Amino acid sequence: MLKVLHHHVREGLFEGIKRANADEQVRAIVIIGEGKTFPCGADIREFHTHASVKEPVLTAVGHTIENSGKPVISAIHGTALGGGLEIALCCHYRIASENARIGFPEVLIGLLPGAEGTVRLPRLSGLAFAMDMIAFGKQVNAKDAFRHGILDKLCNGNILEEAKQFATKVIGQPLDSRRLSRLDVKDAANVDLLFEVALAQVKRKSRGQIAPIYCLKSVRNSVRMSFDKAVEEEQRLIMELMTGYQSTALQYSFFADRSAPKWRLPCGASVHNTKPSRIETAGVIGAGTMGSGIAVCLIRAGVPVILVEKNKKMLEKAMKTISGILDGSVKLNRMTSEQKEQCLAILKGTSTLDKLSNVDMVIEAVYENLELKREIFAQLDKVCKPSTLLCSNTSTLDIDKIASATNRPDKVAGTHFFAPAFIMKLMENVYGTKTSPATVATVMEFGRRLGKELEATKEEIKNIRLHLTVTFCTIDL
Ligand SMILES: CC(C)(COP(=O)(O)OP(=O)(O)OC[C@H]1O[C@@H](n2cnc3c(N)ncnc32)[C@H](O)[C@@H]1OP(=O)(O)O)[C@@H](O)C(=O)NCCC(=O)NCCSC(=O)C[C@@H](O)CCCCCCCCCCCCC(=O)O
Repeated sequence: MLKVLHHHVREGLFEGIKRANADEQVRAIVIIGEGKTFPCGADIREFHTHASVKEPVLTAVGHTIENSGKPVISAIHGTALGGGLEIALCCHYRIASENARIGFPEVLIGLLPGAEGTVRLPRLSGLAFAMDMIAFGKQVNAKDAFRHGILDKLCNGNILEEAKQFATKVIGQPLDSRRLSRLDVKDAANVDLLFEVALAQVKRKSRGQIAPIYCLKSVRNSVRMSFDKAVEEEQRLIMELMTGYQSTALQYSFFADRSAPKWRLPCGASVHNTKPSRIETAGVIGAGTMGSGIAVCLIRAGVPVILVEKNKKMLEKAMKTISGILDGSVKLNRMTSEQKEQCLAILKGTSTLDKLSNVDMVIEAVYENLELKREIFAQLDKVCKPSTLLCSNTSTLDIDKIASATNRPDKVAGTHFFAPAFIMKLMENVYGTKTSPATVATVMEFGRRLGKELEATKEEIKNIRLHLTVTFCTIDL
């Protein structure tokens, strides 16, 4: 685990600063991360637990640092992110290895830098840079950070040694001008203009997301309000975000993205010892909202699709809908007209299952009726080549019961997309008792190709289904 600011790390820092201040022998204090990095933020796993609010909270640690009567220098190597950077901003000086990076990624998990980061950074870097870093979650390298006044020195040798040398030079220097809470915000005169420009950008790039807007508001408050009032408002905003559904989803997604590539089944099969097959062509059964959306996901990823719908009128309508969805992507500059045509060229519609004889995978997306699905799977089993994977988009039905209608239960799995499938990145891969590891590996790999970020877990997933074992996940908000 990377260094995160768990409760015991906060406590250690808090006590350490107090001890150093009480010790007459100590004339300056250096904060440095042990091992590979400076802290990369608050512990996201700790949110919503008692530990996250247990004293000393991050702001209390920050105040102790800033109010220290002895100079405190943060010596940054690796990454100083989120709460880690907020701690650094409370220090009187910041030095960093040339290859270090700093940033406020909170917005990417639906939050804002809620330990006074939105109020301190603009006082150091200026508003424009702070808005850019905070509202877009941008990380910057040490050289850029130095150029924007966030760092006081770049180091290319041993960071601790350089920090100690730096400390000897600043001992005895007045500290008030180094306490960011006492300074004014730079380029404050342009606040309204900068806010409007950044807001327009945020609305375009992070459509529908609340956190980037709150980030901007909070940075704007750093100009419009006193330090203390802006901090109070920042607290209110982060709490609102913290208890909202967007941050819950994004934090779930953060961990899901990281655990998916490490999937492992109870039998010992895992991403490391199971080879996926390549899906070159696919069939989708059912041209309703789900089937059409799934077809869009596949053709956009360059996978030729045969869309099967026995109702010819519905099929015709679906083909038009799909073309319309792609037109929407062209309008939003997410694809060119040429790419749209390429997508449509690999989509074929048909009303009979026998056209699926040669595809590598079928995704069934008819309505939730076990008998109907079993009937379709029994037919597919006869029609499709032996290696074809037969997948169901079911959200509630038992994969084993569907698989038992075939003679290839090892090649049956659930691939549950969420509506609208071409927008939502959440995709669950449900395996039954007989699904083979190779099938799981192939479906996982396929999900990745579709741009679905993945999670692999053998835990039950609350709110989804108790027998879920492998989940591809992320929600595109
Ligand atoms: C740091 C990275 C760039 C490293 O990337 P790399 O690719 O090297 O490694 P991985 O990404 O694979 O990560 C390795 C490992 O570490 C885990 N991990 C990483 N970061 C965190 C983290 N911050 N917390 C927990 N775990 C983390 C990761 O999951 C991997 O674990 P695994 O088991 O899979 O090995 C990269 O990791 C990265 O970008 N990390 C994200 C950094 C980030 O987002 N930082 C910001 C965190 S949020 C923050 O700092 C908030 C602060 O601004 C303010 C806090 C105010 C306090 C608020 C109080 C809360 C009150 C809540 C009450 C709510 C009310 C209620 O009860 O409801």
